[in-house]
Amino acid sequence: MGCSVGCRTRLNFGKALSKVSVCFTMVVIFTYFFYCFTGLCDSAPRQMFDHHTVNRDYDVSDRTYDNLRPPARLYPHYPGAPTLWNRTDTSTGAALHRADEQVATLQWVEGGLLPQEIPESTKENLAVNGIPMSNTFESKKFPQAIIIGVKKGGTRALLEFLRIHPDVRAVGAEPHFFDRFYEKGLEWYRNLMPRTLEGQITMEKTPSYFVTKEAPRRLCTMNCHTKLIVVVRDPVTRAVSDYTQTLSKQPGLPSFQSLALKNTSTGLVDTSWSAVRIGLYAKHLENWLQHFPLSHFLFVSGERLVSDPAGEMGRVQDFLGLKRVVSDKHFYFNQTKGFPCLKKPEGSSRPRCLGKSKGRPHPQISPEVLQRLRDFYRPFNLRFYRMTGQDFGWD
Ligand SMILES: Nc1ncnc2c1ncn2[C@@H]1O[C@H](COP(=O)(O)OS(=O)(=O)O)[C@@H](OP(=O)(O)O)[C@H]1O
Repeated sequence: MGCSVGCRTRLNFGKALSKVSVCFTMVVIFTYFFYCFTGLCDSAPRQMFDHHTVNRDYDVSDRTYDNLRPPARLYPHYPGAPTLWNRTDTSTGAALHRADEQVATLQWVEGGLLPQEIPESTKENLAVNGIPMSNTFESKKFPQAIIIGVKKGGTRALLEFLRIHPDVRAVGAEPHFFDRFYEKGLEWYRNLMPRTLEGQITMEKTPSYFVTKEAPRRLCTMNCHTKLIVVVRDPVTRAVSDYTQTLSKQPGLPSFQSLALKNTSTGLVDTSWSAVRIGLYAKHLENWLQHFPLSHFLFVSGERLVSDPAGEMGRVQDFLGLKRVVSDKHFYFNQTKGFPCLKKPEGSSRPRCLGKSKGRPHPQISPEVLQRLRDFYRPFNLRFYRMTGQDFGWD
């Protein structure tokens, strides 16, 4: 009653103020949710070792990497195969699985699409129930298992075979973090990783880690419990394979013989040549064993990965604590390629053999030079067999 003009003005002003503050609060809340739903919250700084954070970048194959081979997501359909999807959120898992397949279709061919070239429409399809993937239960974690070597051992084949497994997610390109880009920091490294659901294993492969002096100490600094996989191959064929790769990039390269031997008459092997040095597996392993116990390693035979991929994959899955999902039903021997390839999963027309740079024909090397190298490697091989408790049968 008797409220004066001044009093009414104050009342109106008070009401307007409360409306403004309600509006302001709404705007703040709306902005927050908008940011989160578009994944922008992820750019907020977070703890280095937080294994449960999310990031909006999809699978990374940065152009700065040496190996620009894009990741191939090869998920065949396993009728009724129990996977982690069942253990978490089935609908989310299935949708992510489908999204991965779409990206796979785009990324499979060597030198094909890079992540930044994925069409927007496909990126949108990565959303689950209308919510972008970054808002699901996925997060980027440090790898729990790494294929650390060896160069030309068959590391790409192993990684691609492992990626069939629904509980494995791997970065496609080689990150080279523990040898070349260590100064970029652990957070940079973690950001390269694909998102994983709880229980999925994050993996990467960089074969040069095995021969990098500082790699074991650095890797242990990240996580001393990391599982380490080394694909080893007869060091003589490995050296020829290494040479073949360099030759393909530098056609004027001197002959294998002139690089492998210091002097043709003495037949002394040139250990300063990296193609030779990488094959001294026992020496490199010694360095790793100063930081990791032998039980953390799995040595995969590069030869058996070709002759019996399913058998070797069984060992790998056991070592990683995975259900044996990848089996002989996933492989066939491609006569033209001369290597095992992956069977075409339903609904995909993509070939499943590795690219042209894998399984290249080797140049002819004189049998005397090969024998000289065989003799040279023998004691190192024997020492390696003793250290690992495995005879790889290279002699
Ligand atoms: N399934 C299948 N398909 C094609 N190639 C296969 C396969 N399994 C193993 N390999 C062998 O892998 C060798 C290349 O090894 P990497 O992948 O470790 O090479 S790299 O270090 O990443 O460059 C490659 O060496 P080269 O034969 O000398 O090209 C192959 O022998």
